[in-house]
Amino acid sequence: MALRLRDIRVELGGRQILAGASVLAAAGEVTGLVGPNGSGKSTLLRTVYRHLRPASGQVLLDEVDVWDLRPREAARDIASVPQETRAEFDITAREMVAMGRTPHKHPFAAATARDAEIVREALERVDALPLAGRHYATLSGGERQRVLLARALAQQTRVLVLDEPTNHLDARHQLDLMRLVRDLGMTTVMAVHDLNLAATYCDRLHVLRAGEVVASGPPEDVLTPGLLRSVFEVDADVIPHPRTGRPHLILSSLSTVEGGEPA
Ligand SMILES: Nc1ncnc2c1ncn2[C@@H]1O[C@H](COP(=O)(O)OP(=O)(O)OP(=O)(O)O)[C@@H](O)[C@H]1O
Repeated sequence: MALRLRDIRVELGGRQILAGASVLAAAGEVTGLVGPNGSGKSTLLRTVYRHLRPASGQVLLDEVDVWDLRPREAARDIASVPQETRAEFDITAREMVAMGRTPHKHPFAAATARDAEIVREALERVDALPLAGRHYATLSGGERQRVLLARALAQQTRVLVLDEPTNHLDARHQLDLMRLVRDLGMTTVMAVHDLNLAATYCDRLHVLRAGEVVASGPPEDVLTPGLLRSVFEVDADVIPHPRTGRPHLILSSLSTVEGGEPA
């Protein structure tokens, strides 16, 4: 199931935030959105998981606009892990993950043994089974992030939307999450700040700057020193990663004097 964002425009607070952004997330691939702070990555993702209706443009799942679906239908196709992990309810991690089953059940229907098994498996996949009985509100930022990913997995959709899924995670869990997402084989679109994680785990990248997509393609084609300088305002040495062969970036501030120490 491919996800195609076509010419998405969004205005917020009287300001144009997205100026006609188009992105293709191919079926079964991991598509990364990268770009500086405020470039519109989260806003674009919010139009996909139906938190924000675009002023114009389409969010197409195999040519069906997600904004034409009923909420339940959309939730059977698209699962999301938003950036905001505020705990509003006094529920356990297991109950939070079980919410992922809602679109598959009749309203007020009790959870089945199969639901419980799906929830358990989802918690296990993100290394959060020991947290199952804990109150969600008492979890650390990284623990919450993993539980929210488990909720998305329990939803059993074909499309996964992740907004900076690694930002609270320690080094091991960052790598575990990216590998898990890659190995799921789902159509995935994610905002990601860490360009080395993006380069290693994403099949394709779209670079946003000031609400526009300014480059798209495989990481090795997109993450060039010239683009990193013009969009991210950093100097970059791009070398093949000694283990994976994927591009690996060594970043320096633009003020670095050649051959000298960073200023
Ligand atoms: N409700 C709102 N009203 C006005 N402006 C908004 C609103 N929500 C977001 N913005 C603005 O839209 C722009 C894009 O925000 P967005 O969160 O999409 O960027 P981002 O690329 O995800 O940034 P970051 O990397 O910092 O997470 C920012 O300038 C932000 O201040």
